[in-house]
Amino acid sequence: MLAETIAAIRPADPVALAEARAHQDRLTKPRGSLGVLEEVAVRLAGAAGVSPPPLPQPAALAIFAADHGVHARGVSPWPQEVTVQMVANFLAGGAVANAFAAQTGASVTVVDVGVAADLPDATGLVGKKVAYGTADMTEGPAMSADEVLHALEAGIVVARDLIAGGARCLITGDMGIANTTASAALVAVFTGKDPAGVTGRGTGVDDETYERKVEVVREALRVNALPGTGLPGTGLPGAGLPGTGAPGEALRALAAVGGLEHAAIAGFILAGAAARVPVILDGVIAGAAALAAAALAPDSIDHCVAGHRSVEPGHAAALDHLGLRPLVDLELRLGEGTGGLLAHPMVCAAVRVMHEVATFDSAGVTEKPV
Ligand SMILES: O=C(O)c1ccc[n+]([C@@H]2O[C@H](COP(=O)([O-])O)[C@@H](O)[C@H]2O)c1
Ligand SMILES: Cc1cc2nc[nH]c2cc1C
Repeated sequence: MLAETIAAIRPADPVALAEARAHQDRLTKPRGSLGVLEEVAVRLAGAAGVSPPPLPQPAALAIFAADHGVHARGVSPWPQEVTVQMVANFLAGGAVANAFAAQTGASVTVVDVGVAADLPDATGLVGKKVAYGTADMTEGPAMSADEVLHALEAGIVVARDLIAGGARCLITGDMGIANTTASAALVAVFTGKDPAGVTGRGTGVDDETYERKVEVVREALRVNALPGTGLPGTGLPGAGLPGTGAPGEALRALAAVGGLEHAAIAGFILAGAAARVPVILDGVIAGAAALAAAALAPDSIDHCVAGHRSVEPGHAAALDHLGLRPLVDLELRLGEGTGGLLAHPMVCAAVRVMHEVATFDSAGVTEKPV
């Protein structure tokens, strides 16, 4: 399923990109006056392969929940049970993600891809549990080859189902206590940056815990023989995993220091891209997952929009590496998809301009003399 999804991904269509740019310049506004929003609309045209692109609505948020063995190393101030408790909160409609989703009219799908507890029978939960959390990445790979593939496929299936149900925009969401540590490790591996520059305070750790967190990330890279010199191109063998060269290395890195939700989000991104449905990325967890998706299928990023920039330093590093510009920068550090949800109305507005704004010709407005 992963290979088939990757094979279906096409890069941005150059004709649609050119048509969208030309169309922007005919609309009744000074050229370039919508700034980054013009780029967003053009990007979506390239991704869809048609100009103007379809309106990116209805939107569907998927929150992938999972736990992390590295939590045992004291990298988060919160107990692991908060993951399962927040899953219940999402299902009850009580989280910030639910409020923001209601604001932009997005559906909310909650997916258990690896929570370290059995969830009470709750209506609406999508059960795709691959494992009861990952193993501690400072003792060896966080996931087996099978686990990482199953988690990727879980994300693919969720995206396909949402699209089959009518979604025309996907928004990534995550929940997993300690997942900013795994995110930092992934960002370090894929960007080649030093762990100290890409590790943040997550839910809010004190100085002492922060120092430990950086050391834990270093240890995980060392134990898993991931030198952090950037991927693809580290020359690491993708032992036991399908694919040779860069994709095999990416899968090995994802299995070694990623989380089940990172893998699922990577699959979700790939499946959105394969179906030419735009994906709005949330914070550092999505950024880390997008680095893995990019290593597996570089063209998948043409179908992504960076919803926001989180406070986590690894997020900016990931976005820089991917060449993505975040739309919202409000010092958020919540996750759940909240930053992606806030950006959704902006992405819709950018595309709506292409459909509804009059041209200089049609409105009889005089163009600026050349
Ligand atoms: O999205 C972000 O950039 C982000 C930044 C900091 C924290 N989080 C959320 O907080 C949790 C992880 O934080 P921590 O400190 O336990 O690693 C997890 O549930 C994430 O959704 C998310
Ligand atoms: C309360 C709480 C809510 C969250 N939502 C996403 N990550 C979270 C972490 C905590 C601790």
